Amino acid sequence: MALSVEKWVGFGSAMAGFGLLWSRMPEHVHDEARHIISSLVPMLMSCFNPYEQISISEYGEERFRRNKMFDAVSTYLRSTCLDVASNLKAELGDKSKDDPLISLDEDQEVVDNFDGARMWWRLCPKSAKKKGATIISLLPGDSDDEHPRCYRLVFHKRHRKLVLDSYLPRIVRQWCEQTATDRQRLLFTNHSQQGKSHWINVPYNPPAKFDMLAMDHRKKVEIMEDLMAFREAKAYHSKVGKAWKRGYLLYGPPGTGKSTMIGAMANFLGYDVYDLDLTSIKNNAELRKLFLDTTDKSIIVIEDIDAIEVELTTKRKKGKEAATQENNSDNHNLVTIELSDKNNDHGKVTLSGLLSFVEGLWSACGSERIFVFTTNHVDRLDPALIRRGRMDRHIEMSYCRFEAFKMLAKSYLDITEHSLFGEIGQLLDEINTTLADVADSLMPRGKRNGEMDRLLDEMNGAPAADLMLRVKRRREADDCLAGLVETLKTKKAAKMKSAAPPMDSMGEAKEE
Ligand SMILES: Nc1ncnc2c1ncn2[C@@H]1O[C@H](COP(=O)(O)OP(=O)(O)OP(=O)(O)O)[C@@H](O)[C@H]1O
Repeated sequence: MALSVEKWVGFGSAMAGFGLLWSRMPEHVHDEARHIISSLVPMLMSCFNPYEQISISEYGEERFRRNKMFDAVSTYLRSTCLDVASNLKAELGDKSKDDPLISLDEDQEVVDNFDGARMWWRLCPKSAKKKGATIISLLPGDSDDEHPRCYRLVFHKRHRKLVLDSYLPRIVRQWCEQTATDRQRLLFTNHSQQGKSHWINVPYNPPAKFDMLAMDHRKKVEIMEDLMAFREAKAYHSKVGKAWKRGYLLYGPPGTGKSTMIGAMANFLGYDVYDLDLTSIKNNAELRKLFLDTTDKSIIVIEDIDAIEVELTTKRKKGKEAATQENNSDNHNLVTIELSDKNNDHGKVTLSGLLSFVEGLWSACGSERIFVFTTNHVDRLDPALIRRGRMDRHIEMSYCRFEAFKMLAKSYLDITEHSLFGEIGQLLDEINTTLADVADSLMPRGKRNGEMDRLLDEMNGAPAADLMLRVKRRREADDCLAGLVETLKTKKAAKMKSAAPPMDSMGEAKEE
């Protein structure tokens, strides 16, 4: 079948040459006949050649620029057609620790079936463009005397619409999804240099995942569903005319997992994270520039939002005082302050400057962005900041209770039950302890395990080593949990002491 396709393509080309010949016939041939024949040739050609072909070159029109469609096809064929190919080649990927990258070798033809249509693919090697002096090239794709490699797709012409409307777009879509998953995520932070702010980035691989996040299970599932719905909601946002963005407010005491949650969100969505440090930004204009420099599919984090709140509150207070002196109405005063904030590009960053990106005119620049604001003091925030529409979800990160503790015990110590669990559960109900503190207590410190470690090394995988390892883990769990109980009891005693009424010199409780 492969040969016959090639023959058809060759035959079509011969017919095209023939047509060209006829069109250049000498003048003495009757004009009318020439006209009829030359119009017949293309018709005949298309009757005889029922196949069409598309070439996808490795480099685009612009020299040096790689054609991403070529990469998309390579990825697609690698995932669908390798099993049926006999000529393959292996390379080492960019990350040399990866397995070898297997792909089709040049001139290997493969057949793909799509929606009942057969597609013939072949990777055509570089081919000479013209003969003459050899041009030495140092850059890939930089050669005037060669056509770059290309994929050639041959299909029956009745499938043309299917190929253009469904088959090729699907290949591109799959490639985009794949590259989004494989891509190294980045953590950006703003940096000020010679009075100008810009983003700098580092590779970002947060260890946190939702399944290891210790929090109420129902709440966790709700957040994951919300994120998933957001990611899929492009069409919805354009239908209702809303900017494709979402605001989250994470609040709770220090060490309750707000940063951990942001890492889990980034992992879950595969987004980059922009950690915005407001203290190093001079004014709203600079803030605007930084926002415009963020990319789509990103999480923009503004930590400790209460700090900027304090600034605004002070401004408002001053404004109110001035207004009282001038006997102005409160409402009028507030409007004036809002406006002056909005227009204040020369002074400091203002809350209204910030909000214009979350909700105002500028929020429409860019899409698929999640804003995460965090605070340890939700009660200090201006209700205007956290009203719905600005912050779509408010998530409370609370102290560690028994359910969250069990999750931590599972991930840190790999245990689901222990004789101390009951006591720990009771103590956690009575005392507010952060997850960070509990997590810290559950880190094995290997107090009693020195000798066991040595023995395990010596056993070097012998059958009894397995048993020894389990004993070692059990001991670690015992130590950690006993340590946690001790810490919680100390905290409880301190709490009771501070709550008890002061004593007089006789040890009796003093009357207030
Ligand atoms: N929900 C959680 N699940 C698992 N581990 C947690 C959780 N919360 C906190 N931890 C542990 O506590 C450490 C500190 O938590 P994290 O930095 O996320 O708290 P935070 O609320 O952001 O604190 P801060 O307000 O001080 O920035 C984490 O590195 C992690 O080990």
